[in-house]
Amino acid sequence: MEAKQIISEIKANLDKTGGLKHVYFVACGGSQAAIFGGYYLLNKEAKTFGTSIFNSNEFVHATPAMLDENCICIICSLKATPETVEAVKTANKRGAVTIAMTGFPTTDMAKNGQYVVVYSNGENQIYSQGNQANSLRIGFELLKQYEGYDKYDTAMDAFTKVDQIIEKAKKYIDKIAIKFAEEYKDDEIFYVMASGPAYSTAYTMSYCHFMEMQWKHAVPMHTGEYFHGPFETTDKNLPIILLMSEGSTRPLDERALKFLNRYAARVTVIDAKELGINIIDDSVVEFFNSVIMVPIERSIVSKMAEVRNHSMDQRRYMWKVEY
Ligand SMILES: N[C@@H]1[C@@H](O)[C@H](O)[C@@H](COP(=O)(O)O)O[C@@H]1O
Repeated sequence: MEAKQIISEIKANLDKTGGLKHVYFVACGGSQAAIFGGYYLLNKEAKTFGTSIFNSNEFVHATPAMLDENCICIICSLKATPETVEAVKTANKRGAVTIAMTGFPTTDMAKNGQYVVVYSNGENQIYSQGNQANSLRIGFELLKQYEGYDKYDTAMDAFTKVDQIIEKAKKYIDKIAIKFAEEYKDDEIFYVMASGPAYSTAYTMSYCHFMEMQWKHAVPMHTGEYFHGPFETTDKNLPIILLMSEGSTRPLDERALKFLNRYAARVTVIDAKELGINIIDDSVVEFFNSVIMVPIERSIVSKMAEVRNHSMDQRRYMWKVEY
C-alpha cells in the first residue's frame, strides 16, 4: 500500500477514536538513521502532534507511558532484526498503529506490522524509493493529511529529483573518493560532523560504514555540540569529515568550518550544495540532505575498502556469534 493510502486509512480510523497524539520512529543502527529524516521533518514542522525516535530494544524495555491507540509507530528493519520485530509486537500490544518498513514482503516485520511498506534496497536500489525516502514520504503524508501542509506539492516534486541528483553526485565524488582513500587508508580514527537531518548521515557513516564495515573508529559529531567539549581534541592530525547541509542548520556547519579552517588541517568537506541538491526547492531542501548524502559518503568509504582490501561485507561478530 502507498504511504498516502496508509495514512488516509489510519486517519479515518483514528478520527473516530480520539485522533493522533504522537508518532514514534523505532529502529536500530542504519535503519534508525534511515528513518531519522521522517522524525526530523515532523519534529520541525508538525503543529498538532508530537514525535520521538527510539532504539528498538530501548522501546521494548523502556516503553513510553504515552504509547496507546492514539499513536502511530513507524518501525524499520531491512531483514527483521529480532529486537525491532519485538518493538512492533510491543506497539501492537499497546494498541498503537504500526507501520512496518522492511526490505522484503516475507520478513517477520511484514508479518507483524499492521501496515507494511517494502522499500527498495541493495546495490541497485532506487533511492527515491529507499528507506530514507519512505520515512520522509510517510512524514509528508502525515503533515498534509492532518495539517494541510502547504509545502506538500513541492516536497512531492523533490522526490522526482532525488535519483538524478545522486547519479550525478556519485560521478562527481569519484575522484575525491580515490584521493580520500589513498590519504586516509591507514588512519585509525575519524570524526564525522553534521547537523539537522544530516546528523543521521554522520551516524551512518560512523557506525555502519567506518566501524561496522571497515573496523575503524569513528565518532559522529553534531556541529552544534562540537563547541561544547569535543573541539578541545582538534589538532592538525585528526581526520575530520564535515558533511555540510543545505537549509536551516547550515549556519551550524559554517561555524564549524570556520573553526576547522583555522585549527585543523586534515578536513574533508562534503557539501550538499556541491552535490547538486539545489535543484530541489529551498522550502523543502533541508529534508533531503541525508537522502542525497548517504550514498555519497558510502561510496567514499567503499573506495577506502577497495584500497585496503577489506570488503564492506566482512564481519567478525554481526550475524555470526550470539549477541
Ligand atoms: N549497518 C546496519 C546495521 O546498523 C544494522 O544493525 C543491520 C540490521 O539492520 P536491519 O534491522 O535494518 O535489518 O544492518 C546493517 O548492517
